[in-house]
Amino acid sequence: MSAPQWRTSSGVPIGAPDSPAFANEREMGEKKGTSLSNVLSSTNAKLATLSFQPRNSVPAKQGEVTPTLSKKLAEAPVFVPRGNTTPRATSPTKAYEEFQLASKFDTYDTGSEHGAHGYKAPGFNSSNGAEGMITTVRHPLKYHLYAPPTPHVSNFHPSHLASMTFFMDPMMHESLLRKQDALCTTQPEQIGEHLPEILHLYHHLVPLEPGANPPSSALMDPRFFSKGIKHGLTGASGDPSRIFGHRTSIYKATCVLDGKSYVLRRIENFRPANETSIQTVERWRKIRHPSIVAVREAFTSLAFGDHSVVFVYDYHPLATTLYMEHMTVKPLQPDPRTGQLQPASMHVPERVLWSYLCQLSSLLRVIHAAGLAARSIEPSKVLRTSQNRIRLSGCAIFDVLSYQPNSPAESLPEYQQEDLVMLGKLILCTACNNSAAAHTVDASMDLIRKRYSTELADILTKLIDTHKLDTNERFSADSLVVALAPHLSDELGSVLNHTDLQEASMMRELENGRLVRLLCKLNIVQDRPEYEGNSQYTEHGDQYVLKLFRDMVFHPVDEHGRPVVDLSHILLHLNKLDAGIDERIMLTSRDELSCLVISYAEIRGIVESLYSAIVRHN
Ligand SMILES: Nc1ncnc2c1ncn2[C@@H]1O[C@H](COP(=O)(O)OP(=O)(O)OP(=O)(O)O)[C@@H](O)[C@H]1O
Repeated sequence: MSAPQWRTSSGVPIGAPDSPAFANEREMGEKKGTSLSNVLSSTNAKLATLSFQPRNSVPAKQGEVTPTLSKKLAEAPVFVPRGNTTPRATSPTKAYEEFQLASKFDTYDTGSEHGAHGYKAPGFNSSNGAEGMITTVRHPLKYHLYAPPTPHVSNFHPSHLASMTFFMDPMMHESLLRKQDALCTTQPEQIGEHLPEILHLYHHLVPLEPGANPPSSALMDPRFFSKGIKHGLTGASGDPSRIFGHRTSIYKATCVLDGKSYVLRRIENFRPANETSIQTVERWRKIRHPSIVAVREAFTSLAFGDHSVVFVYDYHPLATTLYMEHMTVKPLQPDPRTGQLQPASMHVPERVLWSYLCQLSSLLRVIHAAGLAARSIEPSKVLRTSQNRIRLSGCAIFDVLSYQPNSPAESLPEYQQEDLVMLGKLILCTACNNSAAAHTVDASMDLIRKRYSTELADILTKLIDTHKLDTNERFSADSLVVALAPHLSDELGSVLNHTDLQEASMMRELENGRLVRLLCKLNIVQDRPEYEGNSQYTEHGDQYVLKLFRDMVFHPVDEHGRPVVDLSHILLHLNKLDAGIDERIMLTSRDELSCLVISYAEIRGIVESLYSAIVRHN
């Protein structure tokens, strides 16, 4: 038998007969008006309504309550396709599996009591064979229809899972948006601050710390942007840096070569004694580690009207510092449950301290192995770029500032040992929430012993009091990493968990991308200006089908005609359309006088054919 031509009323083929969308029909035998497309091809008359037999001869059961069915719709005739009374051949096991799958995922299943629209059609009776056939056919969900969370990230609390089902975690979403905003922020009109328009390869300089004007709020972590606080900086604006001893300024800028944002740290009024000192930065450029703010380059400049040295680092939007996070009093925070403002807790959990120690000690291991010393392990120079994620900034500056062409080889081990002492002091200050805690080590250690484990206190004592120990007893970066092995293993576990979560988030966003493409197509083919006022297109044929589908998906109303906004309803139908499954749905006109039964596969065929027709003519 020759295959029938599948065309819509507008004459556009809606899908090759051998396309997957029609595979199911072929399995079922002859196509005797079983699909809307078949009906449409036979006549140009008003859509499917002419090709379907009304079945309102079967009265609704007395007293049957249909919660979302309006009176008008209850009176509307129900149409079922002719000849579609043979159940799909399927093995009992398969049917059971399908049922399991469908009942697990498909909350809007057409076989559910209320059908595709959430109401039960008159005459519907799941036990009355052919009559209930349209609404009782259950379709297996195809693997690409949904992307449920992968099992290893499914063990979260139900309240977490609910919000994670469709989209990226809202907190992560907000944080990423803020970071994007910070990346795009450029300099507003500033009074009294004259920055060069272009500095070496960088343009659009934006100060990251208050100068003549406060930095833009988009560049600050919102927790620290509050009236009356000095944004968590260690010194007053204009004072020499406490760490580097020179006045410094810090800017975000865009590179002309790659368009990316970088941080420029300018050492004001400083002229390197030796031109070759700048070249020491080359050795830092080679250090690649997740816990360092990568050093890109350094150059001298007269663009600010003085002799300045500028160091270029990677920009981490909305980075805070350990000083800001743990050593300054933060503004009142809203309680996530009650929304009431309350003081933020300053206590740093021990797990976080071990994490900081692990991150920085593994960085020191790499830096020391490269024959360098960090020398900038200070609360204001350790950036916190996301939850408990820290990176050391300000590297390479001391190598230029205190460059000595013939520096004795023994000064490097000293500096490296000093790095470990500074690391111990950093953790001590963080645990005590006080940047001056390192000046009163004994009192601070007493506090640590009260609040934290003996193991942590012992390691900190060994790091800070290193000069009291014999050389062979002292920690080196390598031996410190060995001593931290159990905590590094914990750290590895949480990093792997975090990676799994990120991957799950990415998968959800992948799903969103798929639906965005489908929505684009739907919007391209619907309500085209060329069809405006032409009822042949808008009230009949393909466009009419899409119009009804759109109403069903986006404009559902309750029994009182009030709009119902249900995102999962929209996502469910769009996913089914995208997958082009054979499941049928009933579409109803707004006046509720006509309805038609059509499969997602057929609607998808219509969208595809209309879309390719437009693209062809383009
Ligand atoms: N690489 C970076 N990416 C993003 N923001 C950064 C980066 N480096 C520094 N910052 C931001 O710039 C702010 C100012 O840094 P800076 O090192 O000048 O701090 P400070 O407290 O003023 O230190 P100092 O006493 O040395 O001047 C920091 O609070 C931090 O939020």
